[in-house]
Amino acid sequence: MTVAIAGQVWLGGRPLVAALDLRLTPGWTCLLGASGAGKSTLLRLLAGLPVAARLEGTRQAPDRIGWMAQADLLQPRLSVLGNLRLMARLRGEPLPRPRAEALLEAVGLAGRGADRPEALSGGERQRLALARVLADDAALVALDEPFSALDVPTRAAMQDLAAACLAGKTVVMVTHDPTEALRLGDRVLLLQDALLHEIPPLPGPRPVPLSDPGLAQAAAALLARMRRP
Ligand SMILES: Nc1ncnc2c1ncn2[C@@H]1O[C@H](COP(=O)(O)OP(=O)(O)OP(=O)(O)O)[C@@H](O)[C@H]1O
Repeated sequence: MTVAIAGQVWLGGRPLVAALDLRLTPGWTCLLGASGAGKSTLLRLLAGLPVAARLEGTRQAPDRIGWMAQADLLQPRLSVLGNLRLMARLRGEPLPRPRAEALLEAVGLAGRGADRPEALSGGERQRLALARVLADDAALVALDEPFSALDVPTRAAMQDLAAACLAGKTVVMVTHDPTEALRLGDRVLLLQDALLHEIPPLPGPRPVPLSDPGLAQAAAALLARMRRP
């Protein structure tokens, strides 16, 4: 499976991303940048979703792409199980109940299948959104700040869970959080001045433990680079 995007991204007459030549491989690629830099636009272009900008170039990606964002898009009138099985049902390939229940168990929601989304906490809703991505079983998964609305301990737990559940897939995630990018990213990219800059990743397995002595230092250095005038 090839996932690649190359060329220039234009917003009106302004280049949002110039000299783009991105090829994704299995593992996590984390995309950082200032607000308005164009991260979500680039992710949506990769995922084949509508954007205000225009790609002058080429894109190669699979048809089926897992998508998870800050807004979990759960249907309030469906149960947890109903939400999990919705996409498969719409595709006409129903998700067998035992598989759906195994997915709920994998994300720590065993026994919650009959609940309504309103009965879930913010972290639990994102667990369900993650289970929905897993149900799609797409080789490419695009994540747009999926954990940014969560409190810090819940966010760290979701990072660990997502890393475990999405192992082996090609994952591309937009985030504002340098620590998150460095914990999860096999590759870390900073979109700045309309160019993608490669940030050296931390050594060792993913997710990098929060206790890793190099993590805070690398995150501080990355934040300073992101904030430079
Ligand atoms: N629907 C739209 N119509 C016009 N311009 C848009 C639209 N959506 C985004 N833009 C513009 O495109 C540029 C990039 O936006 P994008 O959302 O990709 O940035 P971002 O880096 O993801 O920002 P943030 O971190 O704040 O979400 C911005 O200048 C934004 O104003």
